[in-house]
Parts: sequence; structure tokens; C-alpha cells
Amino acid sequence: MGATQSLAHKLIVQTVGPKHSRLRPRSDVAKALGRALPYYTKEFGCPDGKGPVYYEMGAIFEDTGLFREVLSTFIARYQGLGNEGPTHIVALEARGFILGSCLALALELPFVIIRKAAKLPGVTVGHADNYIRAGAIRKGHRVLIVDDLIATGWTAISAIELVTSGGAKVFEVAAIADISAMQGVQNVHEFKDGAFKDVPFFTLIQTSSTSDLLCCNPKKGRTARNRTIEQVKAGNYKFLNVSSLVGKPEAIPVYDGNNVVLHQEDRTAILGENLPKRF
Ligand SMILES: O=P(O)(O)OC[C@H]1O[C@H](OP(=O)(O)OP(=O)(O)O)[C@H](O)[C@@H]1O
Ligand SMILES: Nc1ncnc2[nH]cnc12
Repeated sequence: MGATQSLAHKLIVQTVGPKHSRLRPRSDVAKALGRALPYYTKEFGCPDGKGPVYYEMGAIFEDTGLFREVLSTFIARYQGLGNEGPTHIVALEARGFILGSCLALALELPFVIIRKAAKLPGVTVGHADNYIRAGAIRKGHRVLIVDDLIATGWTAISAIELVTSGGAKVFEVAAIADISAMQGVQNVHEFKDGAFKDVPFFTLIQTSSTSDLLCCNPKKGRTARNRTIEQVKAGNYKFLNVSSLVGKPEAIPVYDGNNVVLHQEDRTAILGENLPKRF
């Protein structure tokens, strides 16, 4: 990285593997993220088998202070690098857009979107399910790829393919978290006999550093806000919305005003209601 990256930023970053840096787990931002990233077990939260655990990034974006900290960390890493720094930010639909667009504006870099199939009009270049506007990224560009999460690494591979197929160079892949158990960064580096082994990754935390208290699995009786089902039952309880994350009609989780997720069976038991299976 360039010489102008601040000393303060360098001090909170460590190398955790070949071409992979993370925040030091004891840094303030890493600790705050470790306390804030809720997750659902496969049984309750991963509709299409993404897992073993589903990490719910929305909670980070809902926390203004934490969102700002996350953004500032990325800004500190990539600002002021001049001719050595990134020239473009490419982000992935959908959650990659949130961080990517904020960062692009802060760094005053062009923001290029990769969309899922059948979303982009005109001439596009595709890889797997991901498409980019043809010509948006070209030879000579140094591209910072931004997403919220690295799981298997497949989406990152797809983005790298799209960026490099246009002749551009990947400056780095940045994400809030990597799911340690899924070895996504390693998968990218080993892909196609190491074709992308030199692509650097920067992730703020690995998911194994999140707290057990953040498990939203209602069977554990705990919630993201650390309330038990009994506390909810006793409280002033109101439905706000229904999420269909799980996809099984008999297991629709419910999100209420207290940030509690319940199953249909729990909901019926608590409220004594025969609610429709989908609404
Ligand atoms: O490393 P991988 O195994 O490829 O998984 C990571 C990707 O999965 C998620 O996106 P998803 O496809 O769920 O789309 P979304 O952001 O629209 O929910 C996440 O935002 C990453 O893009
Ligand atoms: N386990 C997971 N949690 C959240 N988003 C994901 N995208 C792919 N796998 C995911």
C-alpha cells in the first residue's frame, strides 16, 4: 500500500494470511463489530442454504455510530494513496452497494455496480449470476471491490473475473466480515490454479469473533438485544412486520418492535393467535 496510509490505520491492521489483512481483534472497531453483528442459525435464517450461519449486516447499518466507524476505517485505508490508490470502486448487489457507494463518495471515486442477472440493460459482461456494464471498467483502472461479506468467496471470484476481463487490475477486495469457517479468501486464492493468488483482501473481522449472545435463534431463547421469550411475553408487544427469510411457511420468523424474532409456533403460543401462514 502507499506511503501515505496513516500510521493510526496501520497500527490497527494485521496480516492474517497470504494477501489477507484484518483489523486487530482488540481494536475498537473490531470489538464493536464483534458485539453488534447478529446471526441466525441455518435452521432459522438461511433460506437458500447459505450458511452454516446467516449474518445480518442490517444491524450494523442501523447503528449510525458503528456504520460511521466502519466507513471511517475503510476511508483511512484507501484515502490519499494518490497514483498508487484505487481509481474505481466496484460493489456487488445488494448489500455491497451500501458500503461501496458511501465509500466512493467519500473518496471521490467513480462507483460502478455489479448487478444480478436480468437487471442491467444494454451491453453487459457477465460471470455466473453477476453482470457489469460493458466498458465501465477498463485497462488502466485499479479497482477496489467492495462487498459486505465474504462467505465461500464465489461472489468475490465473480467480481474479480469481471474486473480483470476488462483488462483492469484489482487493487483490493474489501468487506466488513469474512466467515472464517468457509475459507472464502483461501478459495479465491486457490481458484483456477492460483490465477487470483495475488489479489489482496481486507476484512474488518472474522465472524468467529462475534458473541454467542448475538444469536437470534429463538430456540435459544435469546435475541439480538438479549431479551428472552419470557421477557417479550411480559412486555408491550406489537407486530411491525413479517420476514420470510426462512421460506418454510410453518417457520416464518416474525420481527417485532423489540427486535425479537419468533417462529410461527412461538408466535401462536405467545399471542394465542391463528395467524395466516403468509401475509
Ligand atoms: O462469498 P459468497 O459465498 O459468494 O457469499 C457472499 C455474498 O453473498 C451475499 O450476497 P447475496 O448473494 O446473498 O445477495 P444480497 O446482498 O442481495 O442479499 C453477500 O452480500 C455477498 O455478496
Ligand atoms: N452466511 C451468510 N450470511 C449472510 N450473508 C451471506 N451471503 C452468503 N452467505 C451468507
